[in-house]
Amino acid sequence: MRWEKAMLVYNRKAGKEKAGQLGEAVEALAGEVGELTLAQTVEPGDGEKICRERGGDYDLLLLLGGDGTVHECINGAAAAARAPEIAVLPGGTCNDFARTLQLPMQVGRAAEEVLAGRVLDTDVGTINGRIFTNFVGIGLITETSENIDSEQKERMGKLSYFLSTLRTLRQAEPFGFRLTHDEGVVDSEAVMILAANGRSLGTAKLPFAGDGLHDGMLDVLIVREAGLSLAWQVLNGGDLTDYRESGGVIEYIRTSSLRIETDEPKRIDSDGEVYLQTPAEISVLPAKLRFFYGPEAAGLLSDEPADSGSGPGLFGS
Ligand SMILES: Nc1ncnc2c1ncn2[C@@H]1O[C@H](COP(=O)(O)OP(=O)(O)OP(=O)(O)O)[C@@H](O)[C@H]1O
Repeated sequence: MRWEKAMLVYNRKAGKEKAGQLGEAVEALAGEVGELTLAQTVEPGDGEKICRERGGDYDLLLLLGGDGTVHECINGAAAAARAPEIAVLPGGTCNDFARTLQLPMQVGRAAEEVLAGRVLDTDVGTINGRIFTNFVGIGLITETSENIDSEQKERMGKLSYFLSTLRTLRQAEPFGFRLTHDEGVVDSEAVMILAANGRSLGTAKLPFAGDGLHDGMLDVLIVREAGLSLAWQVLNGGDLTDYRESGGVIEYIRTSSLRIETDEPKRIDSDGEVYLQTPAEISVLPAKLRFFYGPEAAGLLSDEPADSGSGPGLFGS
């Protein structure tokens, strides 16, 4: 028996209706878990409460849901006296953090990866005392998350994220900000600021080097113009090389912490959940929580130091 006690927290409302996910997860894990507790979230906030109050009682915590569920649950689990090992089972719509962990997108297969035991100390971010796994942002990204039409999301899944983005693009107003990072200060206007720990946004791969989860750093994009094709490319993980040279339309900063002040308080998007506002104090908590990874992450387990940004991504060289 690999784990004495495990708890599987699941959000039935996450993602599109996919019958059998819970059964797949239990089936895959039952043989290796002595006592498996199932805890269902009944309303927003439950995942955090369950994980805060009981997470420390388990060796293994399984989170079945999307990025919002993961966001809630890790905020609870990180506060537990002894944080358990955490497995994300992608039952949401975008599942961006599960993508960063390079997990298969089927719940049963992701659960099987837990048995492979690729568990690693992993960076998370902190913003105004809350934890995020994948990203925080202000401006366009917040409007994108808030404009998602839930019916459309239900029907179309990941595509809805981008359709929603296109709708908000036409309304993006620049805001004034001051951003203080490890090596300086930027005083300017932008339509979006994004600080990423993970590597996926709205299912698209972000154009940064490395896996982002073992470098103690955040990758920050300041986007100054909301040209349709430009923002599309940013959010779609496209090739930004041209824009890198384009007179500062997009500025890229790598930093371990940052402070963002804005002219007016701006709402903040944390892992797709919008409930904080600026000013924002943001930093990395290196190797804070232990997460399970997919097969592609095998290289990270070797004796070689983890990739700290020198990989093939656009901004790596
Ligand atoms: N029982 C519940 N009823 C309604 N909402 C819930 C319930 N449990 C959790 N929630 C809320 O559901 C929201 C959406 O969940 P989640 O983000 O996991 O799924 P998703 O939006 O489909 O996936 P993703 O964020 O990966 O696109 C979260 O904000 C969470 O607080």
